Amino acid sequence: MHINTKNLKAIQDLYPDELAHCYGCGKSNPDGFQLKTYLVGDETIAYFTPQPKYTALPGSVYGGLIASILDCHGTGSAAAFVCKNEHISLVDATTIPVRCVTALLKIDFKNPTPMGVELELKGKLRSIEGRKIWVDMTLTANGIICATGEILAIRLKD
Ligand SMILES: CCCCCCCCCC(=O)SCCNC(=O)CCNC(=O)[C@H](O)C(C)(C)COP(=O)(O)OP(=O)(O)OC[C@H]1O[C@@H](n2cnc3c(N)ncnc32)[C@H](O)[C@@H]1OP(=O)(O)O
Repeated sequence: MHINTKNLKAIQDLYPDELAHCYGCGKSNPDGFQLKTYLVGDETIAYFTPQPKYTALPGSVYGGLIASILDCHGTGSAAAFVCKNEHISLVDATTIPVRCVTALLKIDFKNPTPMGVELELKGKLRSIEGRKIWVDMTLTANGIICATGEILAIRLKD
């Protein structure tokens, strides 16, 4: 079920302007993917429909693209979960006070990811250990899990 994100704030849209150029998720990068991650209850969600130029085998999506969007969904999710954990409200926020970068990213490609359909990315917090945030992710197409991911994001020091 596609969650209506119309009235939700994307985590990446809360990154300060000077940090909003990431190729995967920066709102200020017109050539990038501009992935948007939303915190919904205890999990995060993002939707993305790849363009045909990101084809691997005919009809399926290139694995690097899958890794790329899970990378950005993972760091966005990590920042969201830290805020939730520290009771930092994002409802009226204009910027997010937490910056997380990827230290480690693992992707398991379980099934070919079909081209031409909307992909659903989900994230769940596994643990927060000091500056280390572990997030488990799934990427689903047509109700089938095509990839799972795990990320270790590191919260940058102020
Ligand atoms: C507003 C923010 C906007 C963010 C933009 C979106 C990001 C999109 C996603 C990305 O593509 S980010 C780009 C790719 N990632 C990088 O370029 C990160 C490169 N690596 C680094 O800059 C540093 O290695 C890093 C900041 C991740 C960590 O350096 P630190 O000096 O801050 O921490 P340190 O090395 O002390 O590690 C902290 C803890 O993490 C652990 N750690 C670090 N890297 C690890 C690793 N690879 N595997 C396992 N553990 C790791 C490390 O052992 C340690 O554990 P303990 O606290 O238990 O001792």
